[in-house]
Formats: sequence, C-alpha cells, structure tokens
Amino acid sequence: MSELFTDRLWKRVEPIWHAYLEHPFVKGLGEGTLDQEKFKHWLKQDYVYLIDYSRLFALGSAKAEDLETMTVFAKLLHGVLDLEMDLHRKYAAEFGISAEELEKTEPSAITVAYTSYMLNVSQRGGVENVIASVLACEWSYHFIGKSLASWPGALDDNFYSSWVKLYSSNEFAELAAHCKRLMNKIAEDKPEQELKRLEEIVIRTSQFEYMFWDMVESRAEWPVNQK
Ligand SMILES: Cc1ncc(CN)c(N)n1
Repeated sequence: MSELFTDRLWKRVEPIWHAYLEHPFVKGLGEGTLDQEKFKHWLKQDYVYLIDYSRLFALGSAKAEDLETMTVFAKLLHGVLDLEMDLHRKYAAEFGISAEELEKTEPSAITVAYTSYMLNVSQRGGVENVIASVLACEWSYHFIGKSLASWPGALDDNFYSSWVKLYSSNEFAELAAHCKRLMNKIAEDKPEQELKRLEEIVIRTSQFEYMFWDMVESRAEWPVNQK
C-alpha cells in the first residue's frame, strides 16, 4: 500500500508540532498553571479566528465537486460553530464576558495574518487548497489535546481541564479525522508538483499555529497601540 499523504505531511510537521508542546502557553494549559489573563487573550482572539475559520468550511462546501465532500465540509462547519465555539462561550461566561462581546474582539495582527492567509489560498484555488489550509488547525489541536491528556493531572478538575477534555475528545478526534480523510482522498490523483504545493500550505499554517501560541502568550495585539 502506498503511503498516505497525511503520513508524508506528518514527517514534515512533526518537529513544528512537538515545539508546540514545549511552548509555555501550551505547557501552562497542560499543567493547569496558565495565567488566566493570557488565557482570556486566547479565548477572545481564538473566537474571532474561528469565525473566519468557519468561513473556510462554507467555502469548501461551495467549491466541492460531489455531495459527499460537501457534506463533510458542512459537518466540519457545524463542529466549529457549535462544539468548539461552545467551549469558548462557556469559558467566557466564567469571566463574565458575553458571546456578543467575544464576537466584537478586535483581531490581533497575527490573527489577521493567519486567517487572511488561509482565506486567500482557499479563494484562489479549488477544494484541495481549502482542505490543505484547514488541516493543521484541526489536526494539531487534536494532537495537542491528546498529548496533554496524558500529562499527570491535566484531566483532573482544574480551570483548563475542559480545554484538554474537548480537544482530546472523540468528537474532536472525529473532526480531525474528517479533515485527514478528505486530504488523503483529494491527494490521491494529484501529481507530485501539486502535492509539494499543498505540503507547503500545511507547513505554513503549522508555523502560523506556533505564532498564534506566541501571540497569546505575550498578549500581543498590534505593535503601536492607538487606544
Ligand atoms: C489558532 C487555532 N488553531 C486551531 C484551532 C482548532 N480548531 C483553534 N481553535 N485555534
């Protein structure tokens, strides 16, 4: 049996994704010691990130050439809007932040750069660009969730255990698996040159993921504050 495209991708992204586990923000989540002001920054930035991320699934559905692919993108869209963003809304309520307030968050420079990159790549290409753009996001969070779930105490009752539980859950695993299956199916008949191009999108988005962790750790917004 020939190698799956996602196995090939894994070899390229593995060093980047292992660096996430060494990142102070991610470590703080797993150890339950993360500064809540930093987490609040993640919560707000990630909420507006996920709004644009959802648009990608809607775009994937519109660009799909068959009903099966259209349905997978629709399931992924539902997964973000309901399952994942519900986690954000619940945490926000604990901070006394309403869903409306979350939605009004001003996206930071990195949030804009990351979502604009994915939207640009996806709008310029076919369904293969869309799935390559969204893959690292869904798959790497599940990788992080599963890794943190094996750390001592990460699933015990602490402020961040709901975070670890969601991203290591079977429901979230299924969303990541949908993305991987779709990526492999679409890659099946693609020439090497095209596979290389898709691989680069996955590497870039993996790098953006690291930059997003950095941004929330330092609570960065824009370099010059106008307020
Ligand atoms: C930045 C980012 N990347 C990935 C995920 C998981 N969907 C997320 N919520 N936020």
